[in-house]
Amino acid sequence: MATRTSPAPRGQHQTRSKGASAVAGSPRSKGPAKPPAGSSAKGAGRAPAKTRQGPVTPAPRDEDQLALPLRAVRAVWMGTARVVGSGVRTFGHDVNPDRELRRDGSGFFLLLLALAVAAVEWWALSGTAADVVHAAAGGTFGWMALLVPFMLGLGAVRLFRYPERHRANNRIAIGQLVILFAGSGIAHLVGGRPGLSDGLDALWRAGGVVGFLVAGPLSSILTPWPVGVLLAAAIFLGLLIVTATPFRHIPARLRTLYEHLMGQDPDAAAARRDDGHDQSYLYETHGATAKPEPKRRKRLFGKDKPDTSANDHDQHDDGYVGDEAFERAVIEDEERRAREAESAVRPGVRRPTRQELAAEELKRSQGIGTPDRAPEREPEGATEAIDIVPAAKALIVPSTPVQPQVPPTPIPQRTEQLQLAGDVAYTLPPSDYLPAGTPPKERSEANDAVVAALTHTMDQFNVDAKVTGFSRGPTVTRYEIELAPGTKVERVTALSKNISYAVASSDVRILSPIPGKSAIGIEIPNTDRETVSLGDVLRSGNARKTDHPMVMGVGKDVEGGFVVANLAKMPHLLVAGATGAGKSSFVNSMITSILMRSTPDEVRMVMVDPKRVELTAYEGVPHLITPIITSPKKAAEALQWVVREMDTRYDDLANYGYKHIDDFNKAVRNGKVVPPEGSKRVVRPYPYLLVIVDELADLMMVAPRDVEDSIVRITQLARAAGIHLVLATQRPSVDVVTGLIKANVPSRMAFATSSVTDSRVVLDQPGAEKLIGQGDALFLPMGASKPMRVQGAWVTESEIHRVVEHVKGQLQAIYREDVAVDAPKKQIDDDIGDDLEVLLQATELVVTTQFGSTSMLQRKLRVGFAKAGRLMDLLESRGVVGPSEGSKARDVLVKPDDLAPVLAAMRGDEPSVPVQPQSQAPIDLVADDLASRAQAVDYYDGADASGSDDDGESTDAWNLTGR
Ligand SMILES: Nc1ncnc2c1ncn2[C@@H]1O[C@H](COP(=O)(O)OP(=O)(O)OP(=O)(O)O)[C@@H](O)[C@H]1O
Repeated sequence: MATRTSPAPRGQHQTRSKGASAVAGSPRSKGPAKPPAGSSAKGAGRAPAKTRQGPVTPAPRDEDQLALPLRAVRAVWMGTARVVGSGVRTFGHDVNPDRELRRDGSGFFLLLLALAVAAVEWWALSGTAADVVHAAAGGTFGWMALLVPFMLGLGAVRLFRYPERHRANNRIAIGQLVILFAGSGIAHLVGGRPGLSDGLDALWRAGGVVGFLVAGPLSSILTPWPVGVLLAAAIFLGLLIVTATPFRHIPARLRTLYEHLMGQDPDAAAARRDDGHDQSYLYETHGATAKPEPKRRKRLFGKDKPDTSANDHDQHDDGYVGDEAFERAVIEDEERRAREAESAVRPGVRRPTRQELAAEELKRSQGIGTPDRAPEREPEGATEAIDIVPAAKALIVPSTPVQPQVPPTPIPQRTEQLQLAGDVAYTLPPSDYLPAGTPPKERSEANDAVVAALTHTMDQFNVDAKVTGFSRGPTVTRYEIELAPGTKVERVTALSKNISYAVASSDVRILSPIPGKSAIGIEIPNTDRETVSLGDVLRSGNARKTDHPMVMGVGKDVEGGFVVANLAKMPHLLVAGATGAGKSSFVNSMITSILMRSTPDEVRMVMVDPKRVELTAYEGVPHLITPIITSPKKAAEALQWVVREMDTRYDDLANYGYKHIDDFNKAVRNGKVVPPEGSKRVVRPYPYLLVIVDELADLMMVAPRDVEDSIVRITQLARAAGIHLVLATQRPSVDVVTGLIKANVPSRMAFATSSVTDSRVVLDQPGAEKLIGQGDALFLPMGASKPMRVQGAWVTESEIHRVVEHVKGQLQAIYREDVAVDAPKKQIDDDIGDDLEVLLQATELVVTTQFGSTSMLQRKLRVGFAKAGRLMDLLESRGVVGPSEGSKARDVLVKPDDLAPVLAAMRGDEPSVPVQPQSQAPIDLVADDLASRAQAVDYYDGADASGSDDDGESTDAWNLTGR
């Protein structure tokens, strides 16, 4: 059978800085000795057997310095105590506490004391020594001294059997003292209330000195009866403390006791109770790891739902039912899931059934105490299962204290006097539309179990390293491992599979080192994940620091810190991850953040949603400049419109001499931007333009070249123009996220990917394939060298619905019609069909040679007679050659200098009929260009300007109408 080695010694020195002195002198039965004084602090804390830094001289132990007789006495005492202790441990259920934790010496002392008091008080032993004992016990407690041997005996048994259960032992001791004191008080009342002047004998026959002190003052204020009742109540309280029985569980306890006394099968009885009654009392005293079950409340249609506040905000009074965070396809019994989650971190340790717990509880109530379950036979192998060791629990502390949840103080309401809408007062949605989430946990039992598992795994493989702390985030906890001098980092990283095995999770991620720390980080998913509410993120200090309209709530990092990001600084973002990983939820959080923080004249949006369902909730918000685009073809055109819009903005920046749209807007507000003399244009600040594409792959399938061209152009230049792109895709392959797109989209948000290749495409490094989905992400903002792990903020559909209703209730969206239709279309004439390429070659051939012969086309282009004849007809219809003149070659009507526009016309780049003489094209183009740019600029002009503007039509299109 594999022996369980305790990680306690390691745990004891894991936080030397905090508790070294408390454990430094503790006797250790294993290992040779401590390293010599003067060895490094780190080395001093290692388990000596594992240290490979040359021989160490054993340091003298405290007991070694005692005189020989004392050492002999001590040895005899401890030897006897161990023998007695072993005997006591074999009674009932065999228990085997760790040797380092045993307190046999103290237990033996209590046992001898109990025997001495019993000998005097029960068996009336006489003699000088007996008189001393009687004076001490009887004098103190009166005839309640008869109980003292019981109590001391119980204390001794617990010290022998369960020395590590400090809390339970202390509780029982306190309960016993309450009983003893109150009992002495009653004995004092019953014994005639003697005073000190009545002598010790009288006190002995009543409640002793303690009884006198407890009941004396009370009975001088009250009559004896009420005092008696009070003291009886105190005794009852003491009993509850000893048996760890909360008031509400008294009936159940009494029933259990009754069933036991009646000889009923406790397991069957427990099973009966299991059918319908609250079982939480079973967990109450079952070690520190067990928790009472969450209370359940009955819901309509007989469904139970855990009463957690996390779910409360999913359903609002508005009756709009939203979806839930961490939804699972598998509907499981909540309780079973919780049990499994707990046992998941203790592989190999079977969780007790309810019946076993009930039986154990019963035995505990008998005063035997809780027997440790006999350890399951564990497989002899490299990685064993282990139990949580209290020492490890107590000493490893979270290295980053959890950020206190921001109290839901509302963000001061911002009211805007919209310039675009005349005198409409626009208010941002109140912050309580996004309710607070569940309070974050700093540590949980699951964390302690993982610490013990990590410690044990490193022990097993003789890796001289220790867990020095951990930071608990909402999804994962990062455990920090420090190495002893001379230990290679690779020794820990090579253990990744064993660590996965020990903590029963395949999603273990190792960071070596943790950025900014000389420590290795091991990120292990929490079995008890927490949802990060967008409301909490937007109310956090980081979000309040700035009122920039493009700031969005990203989520929480591994240390539990809120992460907010400014989309304008990114300046473009690629969001990628496998299906169901949380991209759409992230995009929803992003859009909701913008709606919560910015007015339509600060931020405008173009939303592309080829999946048709993800963004429909936002249809009609006044921040949109075009209806949500669902057709990939139109989306490609919209991107081209964005390019034109960008050019327009650049023209304004260039004309007025500003480098960034923010500077330009500031100047406009300060009245420093004056339109040229004679222009009726009213210059307005440009809003930021946020273009969100929810599935890039769909666009890339329809028009890869055009989409890539537009994206590259926008991403290269749009930063200064206040235009920002967010591209989401579930197919982060190189044909969707091309090298060119990647090079120009500097910020990345990678949700769980299905392969390491995908992770490399998104982040240029592995890591995303280890994420655990449902909002778990690696965020790599522009300029960062290492990605930051975050749990994305979560916003429910119901919350989105409220925010959108608020926004739409104030302003109507007025869409621009040219966004998705105005792009120049390449029109290839029907009669050319698939022959465009060969027709272009034929034109080039005929015009450059100035020889319009069908047989030449046959020869040079290697086509048949019929095809060459068709090509010649096409050339004639486009005015390149004249009509047929029998067997003679045709006249060529286009000079070689005019070839380019003719080819362009055939390609559909220019209007084909009539063919513009090359020299006139630029003039017309310039005129068109200016007209279209003026339109785009005036789009932002106010309603008041519409009547007087040259381009009244376009101004109206941009107008926002208040409701
Ligand atoms: N930040 C989050 N917090 C909690 N749960 C989340 C979070 N993000 C996603 N989830 C859970 O994961 C589910 C799937 O998320 P989501 O729809 O955003 O994935 P997706 O990557 O957009 O998938 P697809 O590409 O198929 O649309 C959600 O319904 C929700 O239950």
